[in-house]
Amino acid sequence: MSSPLPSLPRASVSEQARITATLLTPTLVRGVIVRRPGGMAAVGALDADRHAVETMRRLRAAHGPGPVRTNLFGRRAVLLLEPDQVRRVLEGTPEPFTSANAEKQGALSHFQPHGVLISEGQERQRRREFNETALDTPHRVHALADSFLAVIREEVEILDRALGPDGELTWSRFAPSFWNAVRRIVLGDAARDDQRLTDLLYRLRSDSNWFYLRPRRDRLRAGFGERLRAHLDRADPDSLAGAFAGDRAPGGVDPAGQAPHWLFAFDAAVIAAFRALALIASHPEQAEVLRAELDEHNPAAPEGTARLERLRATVLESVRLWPTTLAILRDSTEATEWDGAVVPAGTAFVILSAFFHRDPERLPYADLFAPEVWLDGTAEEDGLVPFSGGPADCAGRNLVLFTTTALLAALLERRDLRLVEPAALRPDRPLPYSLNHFALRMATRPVRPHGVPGNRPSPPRRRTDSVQEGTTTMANPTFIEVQKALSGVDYPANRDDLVNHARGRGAEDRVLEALRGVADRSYSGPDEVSKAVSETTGGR
Ligand code: HEM
Repeated sequence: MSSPLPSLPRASVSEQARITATLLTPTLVRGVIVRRPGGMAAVGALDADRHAVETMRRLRAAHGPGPVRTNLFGRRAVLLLEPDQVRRVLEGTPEPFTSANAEKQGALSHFQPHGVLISEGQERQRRREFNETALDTPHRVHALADSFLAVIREEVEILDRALGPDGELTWSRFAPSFWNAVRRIVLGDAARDDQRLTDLLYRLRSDSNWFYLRPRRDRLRAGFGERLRAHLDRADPDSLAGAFAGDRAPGGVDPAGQAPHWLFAFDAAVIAAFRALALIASHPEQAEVLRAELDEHNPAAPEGTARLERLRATVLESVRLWPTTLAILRDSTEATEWDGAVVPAGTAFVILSAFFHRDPERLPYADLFAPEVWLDGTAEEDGLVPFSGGPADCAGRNLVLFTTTALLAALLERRDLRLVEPAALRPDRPLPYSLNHFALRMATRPVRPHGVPGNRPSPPRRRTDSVQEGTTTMANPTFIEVQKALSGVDYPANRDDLVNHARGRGAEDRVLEALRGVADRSYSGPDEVSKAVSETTGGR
């Protein structure tokens, strides 16, 4: 008679209770998909992720480094304890470890039932391909980076003006400003003020926090879909939406099925960027190094932004220290073997990001702000996975890092920052495991007095001023229109070069008119031209 197959060590009743109290409950309290301010405050006050990491360390001490069997919302699950196990599961996606895990399907089907993350088989492959093309996944500089950068710098300029001489930067000031940029990047300029679209998505996403427990709200979803479709149909060529207008989508994938994920996922980018800013604002020495990097490269150009390695690493540190994806989940599609033990198909595999990023037994830098680990190969060696890994890793990683780096650069060029809240975030103390982004407060002041031009003044943008005044009619070309018309100019360029280039790109008459109005001299870059255009057309 053959002996039964060995199974993985199993969490005891008391360990299971601790897993529920320190891993599952805080995750539900703060919100799996939409972070709740009250939940974040509670989790932050209790430094809940510290307890989660502690639970994982205890499991390892009790059962050794092999995976441990547990229970996730009433079904069989395995907690991974070693980076090699994480690599195996992520590299083994989608077979035998599918990313279309049951809990994720329950959560995401509320607002992105066709999202790649919960797709399977051929459909997953086509949708992944579509995402990779639209998001320009392999490249640090997206094909539309010129436009994205201009949008970001413009929105930062507006934020800077709104802050005034000594304004305090809070979540309620920072997030709407970044969201204006996000809607323009994803859907085009005309979506900038469509706050309602983001609100509808927010309501659908809030339902996701309840998985299958809350019924799908079809009318709400239809309303969101209609609004989204209108933006996608306009297909602004300088936005992600424009990349696949009409029948240009590869493999017949409907962009309306994928764009909700982009909007949803930018939420994490906004949070990550604000926390990165808090790191900078609380670490003056590191801030100095970052400022030196800004002086060395030109953040007003996409290639310059891409060279801001340390600032990029600061965003990576933000998502290492405080992962926005709390757990990466996979379900096994077949029985898998782990050190001689067999785990049946249909088991959930859980990668608790905070544990792998903040394990003090493995990582000497666990509780420090250590951007260098992203620059010298350490992060890769140590198996840090804020953007997941393997064939279903984050398809927007490069785009996120570009946009957040650009945003931070533009802010640092304009503002000195000092963290006011929370006081616990400081270089001489271990960093907290949980950071409530809603409660961050930073004192700011202009790097130079208002009105005094810096080395790389961001060009003003008249259209946004008129949008703020409640009208969308404009006599003068927008900053984006000018940038678009001048994309690809060889600098230095004089006035005739500029006009001819813009005409060659099919620029509208008012753009040509504006360019004809600038002084006839040699221009060294697009910012200088935009500034000249703005001066001649009376822009502020
Ligand atoms: C700080 C910001 C972000 C972080 C930390 C992040 C992280 C992640 C992680 C961990 C996953 C894997 C999730 C899983 O396997 O369960 C993922 C998937 C994905 N992300 Fe992001 N993400 C961010 C922003 C974005 C943005 C802005 C976009 C698009 C504009 C994007 C596009 C995607 C896509 C398309 C997938 C699905 C990949 C697949 O299933 O093949 N992400 N992201």
